Amino acid sequence: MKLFEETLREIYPGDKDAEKKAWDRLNGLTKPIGSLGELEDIAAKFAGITGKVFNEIEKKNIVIMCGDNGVVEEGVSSCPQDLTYIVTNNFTRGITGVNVLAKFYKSDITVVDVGVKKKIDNPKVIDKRVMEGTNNIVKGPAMTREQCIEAIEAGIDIVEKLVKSGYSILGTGEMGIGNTTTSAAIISAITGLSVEKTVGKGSALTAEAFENKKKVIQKALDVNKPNEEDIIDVISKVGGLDIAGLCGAFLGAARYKVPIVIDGIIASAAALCAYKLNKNVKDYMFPSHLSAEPGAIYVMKEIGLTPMLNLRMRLGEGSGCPLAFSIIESALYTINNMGTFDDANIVTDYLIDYEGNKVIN
Ligand SMILES: O=C(O)c1ccc[n+]([C@@H]2O[C@H](COP(=O)([O-])O)[C@@H](O)[C@H]2O)c1
Ligand SMILES: Cc1cc2nc[nH]c2cc1C
Repeated sequence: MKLFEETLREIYPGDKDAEKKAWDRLNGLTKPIGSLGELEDIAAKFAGITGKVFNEIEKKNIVIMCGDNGVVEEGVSSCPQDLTYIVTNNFTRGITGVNVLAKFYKSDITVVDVGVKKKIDNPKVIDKRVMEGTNNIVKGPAMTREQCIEAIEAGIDIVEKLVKSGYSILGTGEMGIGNTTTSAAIISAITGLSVEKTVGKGSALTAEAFENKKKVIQKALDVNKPNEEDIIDVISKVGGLDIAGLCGAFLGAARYKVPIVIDGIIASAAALCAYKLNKNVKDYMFPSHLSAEPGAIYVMKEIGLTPMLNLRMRLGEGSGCPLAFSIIESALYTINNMGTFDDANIVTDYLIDYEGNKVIN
């Protein structure tokens, strides 16, 4: 509880002065104003996080929170529950989707057991087990408030250790059969949107099973009545340990001023929870791609973020993070290495931005 409360108190907005200096540099580079689009926004936002105009990424790490969800007994997933255990172990064998993308873009991964039902006996998986999978949310709360905070603190603790060992950007991923159900429940609970709008087919479902999934989520909301003003109430009643752990990772990244990338729908639901706990967290978040799950777009709107990519991806695991890292690194390399108008001997008294306003360099 102490770490959670202390972290919430120590999250500040990004450095607006450094961000402004980054925009001054971007506007002085040899190109039409704003012509590098989102790459410019990314470089400026990054400067706001570190407080420096010139940035390089030293080491990258994707934190993968793994946990089971009791609600799978309601038939909300086409996958068997023990896939959570199997895939969690497979992250340490280098054969999963996120492993291969992370290897290609030279990122490390951190695998965390925050509550996989069957105990994982693997030294490469960090043991932060809060419980043996959550309780079934149609029958009552997934976990207690204390268990929820324990999982959040696990996320904060892991981020603190990664920052201290020199990682300069983090990503978020997860593994947990049934977690597209808990994600939709959380998004509906917080935004007030109907389940019909936020629910998706997750790993894939038959038409019949999809109808059942909608009813299950609605029932979980009716039974638990989560209070949208109290995010710990929402996560502990209709969420999951993976979402709580990732929520902690977002809070930790903001506290330690490290950029953090949002992956798919589950990480998006966790990002929404962190944002509602402290709005400044937004200044440290970079959404990678727009998950194919329908709830994702509403989360992005609610936080006010624009994903870099739309590749119809819906794997989870943190698989979108390496792609985002490569775009962020491209943005930083550009602001660091392009020549200025002065370098290029170009007179700038005619420069206007896309809205038609004069820009003075
Ligand atoms: O992140 C996403 O956008 C995403 C969308 C669909 C499925 N997943 C992954 O698939 C699992 C959840 O699917 P389900 O159908 O069991 O809810 C879980 O392990 C996630 O990593 C992830
Ligand atoms: C193999 C497999 C890997 C996954 N990773 C995330 N969700 C998954 C679902 C399946 C089926």
